[in-house]
Amino acid sequence: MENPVIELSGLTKFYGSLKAVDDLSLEISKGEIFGLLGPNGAGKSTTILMMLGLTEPSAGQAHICGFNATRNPIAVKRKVGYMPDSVGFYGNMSALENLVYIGRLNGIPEAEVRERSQEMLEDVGLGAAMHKKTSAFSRGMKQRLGLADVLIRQPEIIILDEPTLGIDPSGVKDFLALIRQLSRQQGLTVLLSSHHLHQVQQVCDRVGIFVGGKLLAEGNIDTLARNLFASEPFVVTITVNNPLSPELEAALLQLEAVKKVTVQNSSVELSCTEHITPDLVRFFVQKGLDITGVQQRAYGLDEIYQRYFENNLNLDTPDEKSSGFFQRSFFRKRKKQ
Ligand SMILES: Nc1ncnc2c1ncn2[C@@H]1O[C@H](COP(=O)(O)OP(=O)(O)OP(=O)(O)O)[C@@H](O)[C@H]1O
Repeated sequence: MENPVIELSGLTKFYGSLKAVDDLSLEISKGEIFGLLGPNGAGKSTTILMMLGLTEPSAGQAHICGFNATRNPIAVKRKVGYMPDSVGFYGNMSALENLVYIGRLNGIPEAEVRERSQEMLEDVGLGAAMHKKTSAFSRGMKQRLGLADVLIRQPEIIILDEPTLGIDPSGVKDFLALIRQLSRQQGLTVLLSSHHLHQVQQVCDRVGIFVGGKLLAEGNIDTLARNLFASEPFVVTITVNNPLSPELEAALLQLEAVKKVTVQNSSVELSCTEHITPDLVRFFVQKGLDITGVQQRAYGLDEIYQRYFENNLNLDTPDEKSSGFFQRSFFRKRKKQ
């Protein structure tokens, strides 16, 4: 990989007999937005703590900008800005006062600290609210201020642990767009931990699917989809007015590229080894069927997840900490289907 700024090799962490992180190797390059994606208890936070040098790995190493996180945590701290899932500020102080205070604590010269804080608040979209007390801030505004707090230290890497927790959908969209914009403008490397797959899909260049301490897969969405759905990468759904007879279904399966046919009411889903949508449409028309819709599917994270979980989910994994998209009951239900 070109210019990796995060290098994890064989990273492992035991809590007693529980292997929270299991032999994790991963490289993230400069300027990349990487999504560490997994259910509660997957080991995301433990991985982040090891990367920050806040907990020692049982085995393996984390190098951040070339520094070993365990042996040189101070150097790592200078390079990395970490935003936890919940950020606290002095409620009786304004956003600007809070940020100036943080800037001073981080050694920003007095002559610069106020101007830099103001600029940073503009950057994160809090320009109009900089004189407002933070006790009156919404959760989304606090997250933006949290981002300003991280950025004012001028890190090379930012690590965001569940950054959109508790923000409403439009706030989430704006916040993720802001992260992307800042990363692109400033060449910032971003590691974003989340269990909200749709959000991660929106903003990340690459994702790692992390379950039970193990990295099950990593890559961009297209690569993951191609690897997982290699045998039947093209799915076409054709909607017809007339019911499909068993004979026609059998005839479709005779076509060389068609591997699977699923009929549900008026829609016919065809999983194919090649892109043969025009041939399929011709076939339907020739058989006298009235087509009312044709849809080609691109695989998203939903399908990718589902596949990995169908194959890999260890239902005996301890820890049922909190609810969320990934709640295990959801997957149990899906597995039974
Ligand atoms: N200090 C600790 N002592 C013992 N076990 C721990 C400790 N911290 C985490 N664990 C366990 O390690 C596993 C991984 O936890 P971790 O918090 O890293 O997961 P996570 O993916 O960040 O989950 P979440 O999304 O819920 O924050 C879990 O089974 C958890 O219970």
